[in-house]
Amino acid sequence: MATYAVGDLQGCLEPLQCLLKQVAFDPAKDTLWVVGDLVNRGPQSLETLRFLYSIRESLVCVLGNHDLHLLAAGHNIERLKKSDTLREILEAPDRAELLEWLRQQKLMHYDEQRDIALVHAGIPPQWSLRKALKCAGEVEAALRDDNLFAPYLDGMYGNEPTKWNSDLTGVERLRVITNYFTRMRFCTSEGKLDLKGKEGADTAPPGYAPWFKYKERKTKGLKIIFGHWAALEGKCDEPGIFALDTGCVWGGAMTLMNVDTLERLSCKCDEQGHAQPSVAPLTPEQTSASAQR
Ligand SMILES: Nc1ncnc2c1ncn2[C@@H]1O[C@H](COP(=O)(O)OP(=O)(O)OP(=O)(O)OP(=O)(O)OC[C@H]2O[C@@H](n3cnc4c(N)ncnc43)[C@H](O)[C@@H]2O)[C@@H](O)[C@H]1O
Repeated sequence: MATYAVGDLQGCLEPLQCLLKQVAFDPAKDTLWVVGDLVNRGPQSLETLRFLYSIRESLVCVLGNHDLHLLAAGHNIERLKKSDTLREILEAPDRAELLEWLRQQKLMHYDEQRDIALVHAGIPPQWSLRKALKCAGEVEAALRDDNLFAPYLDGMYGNEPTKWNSDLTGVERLRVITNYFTRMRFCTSEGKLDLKGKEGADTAPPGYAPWFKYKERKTKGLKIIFGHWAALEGKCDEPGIFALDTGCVWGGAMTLMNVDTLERLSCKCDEQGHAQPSVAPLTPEQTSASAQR
C-alpha cells in the first residue's frame, strides 16, 4: 500500500502511465495524489481525464487553474483559447459525467496523519493551516452548489483583489482564494500577489518572493506538495516543500514522488508531452534535494 503524488499532468497520459508502470501502481492497494492541472496544453486531455475517473476510488485530486478553466468552458462561461487542448472533452459523449466529477474535487487536501498538504500552486504566507482549509472549503462549497457554481466561475477570472482581506465577500473573496491556491508563485510577506512572473524562483519583482520563502510563513513545519510552477523544474530548497511540476509540456518531464519515502521518478517528455522511451533517473540536484529532506 503506497501513496504517490504526481506533478501537473496537463493531458499527458503516456508519461503518467509510464510512471505508474514503473512503480507497479495498483489501484486496489495504492493511492495516487494528483496536484492539479490534470488537463490542457498536452495531447490527451480527454483520455487523461477518463483514466483518472476510472481510478477515482484510489485518487486524491486537487484542482488547478487549467481544470477550473475547463469547468468554465464546459458550462459556456468562458470560451476556449486557441492554445487550449480541451475541445475533445467538450465534445465527448461522457463529458457531463467527467465534468461533474471534476467539479466535486478540492482545492486543498490535508492528510492529518502525515501532516502534509496537497495544493496546486501554494498556500499564502499569512494563512495558517486552519485558515487555508477554511478558505479552500468556501470555494469547494461554491463549486458544488448548483446556484453558486456558474456565478463563481463567471467571476473567477482576473488578478484583483491582489491580497486577502477577511472583509471581502462574494465573488471577489472567492477569486482571491482561487488565485492563491491555483495561480500564485510570487507574493509579499503579507500575501499580496504578483501574478505576472512565471520564471524561476530568483526572478521575483522587488518586494516579492516565492510564497514558500517567507520565514514568518504561518504554515511553517507543515509539509506541502505543490505543482503549477514549471520553471522551478521540480527544485525547491525549502525543507518540507515539494515542487512536482517538472514541465511535461515544456520539453521537461513528469515527476512522481512516493509521499512516504520521498523517492522521485521522472519520465522525460518531448515538447508535445509524449513520453520519451526510458524513465530518467533522478538528476543530481533532485537527489541531493531529496536527501536533505
Ligand atoms: N482566476 C483566474 N484568472 C485568470 N485565468 C485563470 C483563472 N483561473 C483559471 N485561469 C486559466 O488558467 C489558464 C492558464 O493561464 P496562463 O496565464 O497561461 O497561466 P500560466 O501561469 O502560464 O499557467 P500554467 O499553469 O500553464 O503554468 P506553467 O508553469 O506550466 O507555465 C508557465 C510558463 O512557464 C514557462 N516555463 C515552463 N518551463 C520552464 C522552464 N524550465 N524554464 C523557464 N520557463 C519555463 C512556460 O514557457 C510558460 O510560459 C488559462 O486557461 C486561464 O484562463
